[in-house]
Amino acid sequence: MDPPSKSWSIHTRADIIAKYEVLERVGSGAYSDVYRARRLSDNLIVALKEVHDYQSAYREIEALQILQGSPNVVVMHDYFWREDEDAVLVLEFLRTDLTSVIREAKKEGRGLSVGEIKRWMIQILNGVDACHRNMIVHRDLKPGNLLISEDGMLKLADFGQARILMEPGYDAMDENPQPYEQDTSNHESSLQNPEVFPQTDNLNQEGFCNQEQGAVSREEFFRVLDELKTKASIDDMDKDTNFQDGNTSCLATCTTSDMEDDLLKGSFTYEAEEGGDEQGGLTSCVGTRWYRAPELLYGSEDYGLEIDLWSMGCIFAEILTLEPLFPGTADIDQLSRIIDVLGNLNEEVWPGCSKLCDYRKITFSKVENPPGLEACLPNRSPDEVSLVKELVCYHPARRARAMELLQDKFFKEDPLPVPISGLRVPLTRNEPDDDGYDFNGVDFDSDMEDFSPLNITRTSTGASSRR
Ligand SMILES: Nc1ncnc2c1ncn2[C@@H]1O[C@H](COP(=O)(O)OP(=O)(O)OP(=O)(O)O)[C@@H](O)[C@H]1O
Repeated sequence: MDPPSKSWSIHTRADIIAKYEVLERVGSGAYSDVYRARRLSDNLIVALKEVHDYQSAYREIEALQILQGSPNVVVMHDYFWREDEDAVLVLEFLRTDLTSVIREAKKEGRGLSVGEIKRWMIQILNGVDACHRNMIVHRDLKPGNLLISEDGMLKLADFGQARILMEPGYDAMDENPQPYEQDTSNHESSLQNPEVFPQTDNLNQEGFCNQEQGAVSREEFFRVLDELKTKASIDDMDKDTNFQDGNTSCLATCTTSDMEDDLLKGSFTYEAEEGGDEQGGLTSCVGTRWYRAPELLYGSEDYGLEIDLWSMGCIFAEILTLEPLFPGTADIDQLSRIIDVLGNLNEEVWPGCSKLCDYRKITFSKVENPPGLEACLPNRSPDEVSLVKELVCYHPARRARAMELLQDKFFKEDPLPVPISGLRVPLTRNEPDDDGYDFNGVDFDSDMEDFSPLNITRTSTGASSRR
């Protein structure tokens, strides 16, 4: 962590400094800098997340407003957002994350007990269930975005890529409402979907409103956001990035790095921006490669909540083995690893898959007798393997929903989940440099000049391609 510095951009924000003492910078992501800070009024330690990208800020605030009250989603105490400045979200401060839990267990060579594993899984399922009940697709689930408090509460965080999916006629509240869901009955109308919006009265939304007037209405919130959105320049949306590893979020703006890394280069769909309106098409360039569902890897722009279920399955496998399930080094390698284990993706296993944008552009050699997920989960019980299988399967509609898995007998049988207080929580968050993962296991010929359809064959040292 950096020592306190007065040169951080957050120090130029008089409105923030008047209310918070910035203590240290604790992280930075593709779009943000995050600081630990003390709220002057009551000494509460918070995280100030300064988001440098308009759309990411919009999405995160929108999703977190809806999800406030869910115990397994990070709390947003407040936010600041003026037209000419980056948004700053005031979040509960969470000391560590699931990546650190996994790495520490691995480093100490002790693994996680089944009771611990079940408790971590239940908390993840609860968080994802809260999102999906509200038709929010997170789109970047990975261990590093599952933050953990010092007392073991796991919270979904980083909603910068989240989208609210609107399905006409879907009533998210109809199905087993949970106690934490907000009462929306007092709201007569909403700009988008009356069922899914929470009360916002308990949030003090600074920046859009005159402070003396109190919180803005939800309608006003979205009106001003829409105005800001219209003003956002193309330049802002087209920032170049240079991420190379599969553990890093793919950005909505990831036009460069993934394509350079990739055998097929231009044959995948990488959009700099997706339709602003909520009914618009979705970009396939979301999430973090290792956790990215096959439909995204094949360029789908018409996916659903199920992409989160795939990611969750990968995370569950990682909790069980302490190793990433499919640590692809590029998108083709990612697909290739999946196919090696699950077998070829074809109409038999997922009717309709051949309509995926890039399906016909990439042909993998036939994988005879794929070993299945059992091979990736050695020494794990049949129940544990079948739990992962319920999520990591090709056909999105066959992936079990979070609310279904919460009822799975696995969580009710011995050994029972440990109480949250029984979880071992690392004292700190591992820095990215501590990463013990091997990114060099797959060697690619990246010398592809044109993008005609490819036939990929996996070999013991990587992959070979043939036109
Ligand atoms: N509420 C929080 N409490 C403590 N630390 C946090 C909190 N939120 C974020 N962080 C830290 O800041 C880092 C960046 O935050 P976050 O992942 O939300 O930003 P991002 O720009 O959306 O990142 P990414 O590149 O992963 O999409 C995180 O890895 C984490 O270390």
